[in-house]
Amino acid sequence: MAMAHRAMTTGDLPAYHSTASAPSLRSREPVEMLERPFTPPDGGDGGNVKVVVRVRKFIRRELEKQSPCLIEMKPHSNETVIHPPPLAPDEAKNSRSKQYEQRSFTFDKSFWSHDEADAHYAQQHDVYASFGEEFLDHNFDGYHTCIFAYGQTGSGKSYTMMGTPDQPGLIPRTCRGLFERVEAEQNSSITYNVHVSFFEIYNEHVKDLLTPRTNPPTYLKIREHKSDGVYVQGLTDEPVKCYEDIERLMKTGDMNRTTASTKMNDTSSRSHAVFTLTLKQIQHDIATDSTIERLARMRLVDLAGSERANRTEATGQRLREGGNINQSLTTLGRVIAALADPRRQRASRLTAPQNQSKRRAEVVPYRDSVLTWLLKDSLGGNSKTAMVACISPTDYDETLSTLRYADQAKRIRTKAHINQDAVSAAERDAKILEMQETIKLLQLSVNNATVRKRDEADRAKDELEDYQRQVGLMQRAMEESRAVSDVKIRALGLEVEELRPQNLALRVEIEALRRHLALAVGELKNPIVLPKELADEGAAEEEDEEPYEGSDSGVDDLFSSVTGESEGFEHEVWQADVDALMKDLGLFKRKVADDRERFPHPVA
Ligand SMILES: Nc1ncnc2c1ncn2[C@@H]1O[C@H](COP(=O)(O)OP(=O)(O)OP(=O)(O)O)[C@@H](O)[C@H]1O
Repeated sequence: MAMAHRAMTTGDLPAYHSTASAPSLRSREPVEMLERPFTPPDGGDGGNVKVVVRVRKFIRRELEKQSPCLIEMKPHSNETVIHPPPLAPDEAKNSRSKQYEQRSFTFDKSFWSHDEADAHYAQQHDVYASFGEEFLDHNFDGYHTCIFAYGQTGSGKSYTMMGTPDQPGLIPRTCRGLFERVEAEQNSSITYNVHVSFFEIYNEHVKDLLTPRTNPPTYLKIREHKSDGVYVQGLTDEPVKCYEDIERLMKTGDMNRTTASTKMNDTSSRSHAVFTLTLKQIQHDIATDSTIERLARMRLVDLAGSERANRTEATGQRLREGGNINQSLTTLGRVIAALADPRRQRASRLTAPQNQSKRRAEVVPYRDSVLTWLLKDSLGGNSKTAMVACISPTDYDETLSTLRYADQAKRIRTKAHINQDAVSAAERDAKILEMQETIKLLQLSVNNATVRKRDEADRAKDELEDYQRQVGLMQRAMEESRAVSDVKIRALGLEVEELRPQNLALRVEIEALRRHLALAVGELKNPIVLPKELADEGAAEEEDEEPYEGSDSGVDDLFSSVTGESEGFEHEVWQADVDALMKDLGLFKRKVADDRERFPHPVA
């Protein structure tokens, strides 16, 4: 699967790798951030696979046959009980006929979606509210997650995962929830990049569900990169900006999904569908011009029906498909069994080289099927994972088999990590430069390859694909860089908005000072001349008063200059005062003009 990856070794910059799956994506150190701070990464969250079970209502076939409901769920203890089916009269008489027994299992949650009239009936939103929301929280915290639906054909997997237009399932609800959160954070310093991919595994082949079908079909290769992990080469990874974008892609993917009719379910899906959302959060810190990046991948998987091929009465091509589908499911079963094995879990706790030989004996057969190889990380690695076991209310054997499968999956422990990196602006630029260099080299090599001999054609093709992938990665890195610049612009805009009221207050103050100054200058230029009698009165009063020792001769001079009484009218002093005031006024004017330029008034 194509995802944003990084491998950087630039001069004296610290060398580190960032991949969607490698624990090295964890931040080198926790960084204090603005606004809503990202919590510092932990040392890895070892948790068990969450397992929930959901029983659906009767479908037409079961109603027609008047099949009884064999399932009972105890809402308070989350217990699911399967009862033996009533025996037909001839079976009851035959002592050698198959014996059924009542079995009870406890899961993280048991969803009773059988009888709408029941008080404990679980609607689509109850399923999402119970753990879909929690998984979205994990994604925003930087964890990869995976939810997969397992069960026989017609048990309600697609209904639970995709749902219907009226009753949307986990996938549309998760997508909507994601964008609701992103939109609520629009003005923050965080940039969100969301990408969607949708592929199916059909007959052990991978097909892109977001590209038009071709004849013959185009199958994509699976490759493993030492730092990027397992990915589907050339898979469309479409950027999306809103829920409606995803809705469009879901429709395209659903239309392209391979469906074929079997006896058990007319619209039975014979393929495993993997819907992946990649959420990248980039938080920019203006003060240090650095970013913290978090990457979370959400895998939402609708598996093909788990029933045995003979039950479907499939023949020929269908049987072969069934075998291949079962190859993936059988391998999934073996992988789950290996991961859930307590001996393996003990071995993984031992230290090397003590555990090497034991480990070798406990190899998990991920590579034995396309499904398990691609879901390797989701099943036993860096992911928080949930399994929804969908069951029919009537089919004892298949339902018991699903419940056993689910019971085993409960014991799997994964090691989820927060996928977070701190990147400075210089590192970001260096990364883009390094990518440009790699692309140049690859371009050269691809050009040379075209003139090489035919036997090298395969290598040339690989190089070309590598080149295309690198170009894609660089385009994404540049998009992210642009997004960070947008955040910077947004933050500066916010700062300008914050300063605007201060600017306004300052201008009012300057205006008041300017008026005050104009009055003072006007007074000095046109002094008030008192009539002679009044001036004499004033002089007499002054004589009667006690002499004031500290009297300021400057003030006296100014008074006498204003009244025009003094004979020694000192023109120079007056002129100097006016000059100083005019200079101040000039300074104020310049400051006002400068502030206007820096904080332009908003255009109405
Ligand atoms: N919880 C539910 N409430 C109401 N109807 C349901 C529920 N679960 C399943 N159904 C109905 O049961 C039928 C079979 O369900 P669905 O197609 O989801 O099964 P499936 O397991 O995905 O089958 P397949 O393996 O063929 O993909 C559908 O008509 C669906 O609408």
